[in-house]
Amino acid sequence: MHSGADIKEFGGQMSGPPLIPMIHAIEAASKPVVAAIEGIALGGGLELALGCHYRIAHSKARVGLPEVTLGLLPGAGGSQRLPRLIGVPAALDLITTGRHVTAAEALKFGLVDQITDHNTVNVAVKFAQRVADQPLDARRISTYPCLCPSDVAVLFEEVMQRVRRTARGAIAPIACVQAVRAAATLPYNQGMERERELMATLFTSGQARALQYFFFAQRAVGRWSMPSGARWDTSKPRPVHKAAVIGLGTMGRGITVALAQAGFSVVAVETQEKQLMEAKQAISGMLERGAKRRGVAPALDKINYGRNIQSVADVDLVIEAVFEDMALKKKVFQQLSAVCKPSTFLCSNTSGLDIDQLACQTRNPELVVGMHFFAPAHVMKLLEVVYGPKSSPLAVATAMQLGKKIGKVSVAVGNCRGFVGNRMLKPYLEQALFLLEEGATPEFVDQVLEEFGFAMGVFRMSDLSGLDVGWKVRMADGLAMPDPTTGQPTRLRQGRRYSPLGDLLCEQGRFGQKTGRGWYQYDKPGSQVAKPDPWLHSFLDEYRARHALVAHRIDHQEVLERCLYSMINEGFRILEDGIAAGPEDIDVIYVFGYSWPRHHGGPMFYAATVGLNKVLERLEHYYQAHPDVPSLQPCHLLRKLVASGSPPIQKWREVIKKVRSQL
Ligand SMILES: CCC[C@H](O)CC(=O)SCCNC(=O)CCNC(=O)[C@H](O)C(C)(C)COP(=O)([O-])OP(=O)([O-])OC[C@H]1O[C@@H](n2cnc3c(N)ncnc32)[C@H](O)[C@@H]1OP(=O)([O-])[O-]
Repeated sequence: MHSGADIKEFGGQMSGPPLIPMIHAIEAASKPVVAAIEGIALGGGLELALGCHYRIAHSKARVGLPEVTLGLLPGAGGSQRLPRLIGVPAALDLITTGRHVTAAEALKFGLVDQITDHNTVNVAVKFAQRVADQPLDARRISTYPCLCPSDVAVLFEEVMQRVRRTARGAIAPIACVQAVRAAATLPYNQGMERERELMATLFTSGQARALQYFFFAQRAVGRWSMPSGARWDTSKPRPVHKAAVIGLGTMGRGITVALAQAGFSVVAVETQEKQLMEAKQAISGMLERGAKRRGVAPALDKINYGRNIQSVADVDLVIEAVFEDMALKKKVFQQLSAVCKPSTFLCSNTSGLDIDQLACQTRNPELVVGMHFFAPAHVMKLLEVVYGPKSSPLAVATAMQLGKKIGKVSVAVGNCRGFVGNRMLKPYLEQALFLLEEGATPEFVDQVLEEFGFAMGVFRMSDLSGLDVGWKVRMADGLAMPDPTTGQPTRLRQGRRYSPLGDLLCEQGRFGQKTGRGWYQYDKPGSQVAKPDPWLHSFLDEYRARHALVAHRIDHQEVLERCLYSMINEGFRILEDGIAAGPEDIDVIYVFGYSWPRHHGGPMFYAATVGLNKVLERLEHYYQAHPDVPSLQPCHLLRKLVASGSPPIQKWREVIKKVRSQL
């Protein structure tokens, strides 16, 4: 088993003998060297194997060159040998995606010479004895010509365009293509020199730092803790065999699919007959498509459908996914508490409502937690596990383990409005609206955010998820109402600036993609191609005129700083409040749930990269300009961190602890 270089060493001094001369020495050896690949050979591990004359892999082994996911390229000859061994197109695929491949796939590519179900080392030794007398000249990969389709230039041009589109500003995938192009067009020694130059640039880049931080952050969130002191290593989960999902709208369907695909028996309940029939059909379709992709049988028989909540009596865990309405959810929790066995965990998929209020409806509030999935729930990797003041460590541990079993990256967070993800989204969305009021267009704001690396800008994202969702919440909160004295939309709520722009669009029936109109226009309802809408531009002009707002030129920097720094400021408040245990939790939530570009590490890591003093100074500047926007007021923890000399992100927890102990 070889998982490549020690990623922790990348920031400092690398230990051990240099890899490249060692690989060259192995390749140049006059005796045959056979690599026996048990378990995994990734990164430098596979590069070492590529220096050998033969490769034997166990059938359960996995191999790959995942350096790109760490902001690097295979810098020990991998970018030069792999294309020579398996051809340029296959090598480009493996090196630019970093994906791990099974032994069977590796054999198909010609990456390994043989696979075995037996002891790999024994098989490799026998293999070596068999080939001991054979000449080695034809086994040294660095001497191979690079197999390439005839029109290399066209191939690389196409690949480069595709990679640039999907990289969203990440530099490593581009450098990977350049390194493979060197293999295809230059002699081996010159190709190695190019690999070295490209690696040198990547190695010291901020993106590599961010991606390597994120590698460990993803793993750190599994080691959760609660302010009570409960922790992952002292809290045992209870096994879950049978689960139930209540409410088969979009979220409930996705959750049912995720559970069934992971092998859980699921009772899926929907009280409306028509909805139930539609959901059954949709769920079966999703399962069939997923199974076809993975080449397995669809898990249709794992699900029992029903209209009656009584049918969940014997399940171990329920996930409620009814409409986002507190009164309705409370009723469901009362029913569940009466129907289920006393040990059943009762979870809610609410995206921001108070978990404690739901827990209070039940006999065993300690068994209630939030399980906040992200749409589409069978695809999106993120799960926020939300503990309320009464949730037991047992319930948190069980929900976290269930999340892991269904392939989610689960993050334990505290209970507050919007939890972590949606709470931080609020100031971000708010700033985007204020920017429109002050003169920006949705196209410009989105362009800046997409250039930063988000998959979608804030307005395209709102159009996709539906403007009516937030509108209903604001109506329930008494926000989306005109001034009762004038009947006009007001721009202040309880002394704070408020933008009614989203409400005004909803009043016009502009709910986004589904209605064919939102912040953009679409050819027809449901279409995904967003086009600038002249109606919206004149609507914004009229709105500004009505409210005596003078449009000014808003530049790239202002969009980025106001949207991102207000979100980051909320992140610091979340840390101060103890809602997230550390910055890694926030960053993992943002990368997996909100398409934050991974090569910027997550919002909190990004703040550290920009410099906390700069973030503080810019927030102070914007708050001075907009004193009626409290989300721009720098929070105490940010000030404290700056006053403590802006320690590296790994040290923030100590400062957070101090700040919290003083509260
Ligand atoms: C000149 C150089 C050229 C070369 O091209 C550069 C490279 O090789 S670049 C390298 C290319 N290689 C890669 O990118 C491989 C990255 N690694 C992986 O993909 C997965 O960890 C692996 C598949 C190996 C195991 O998955 P799994 O079974 O689900 O287990 P898990 O993931 O939970 O890990 C268990 C523990 O091991 C830790 N750890 C693991 N690997 C490394 C490492 N390389 N380093 C340090 N630590 C590492 C991990 O943090 C965790 O620690 P903790 O304290 O328990 O949280």
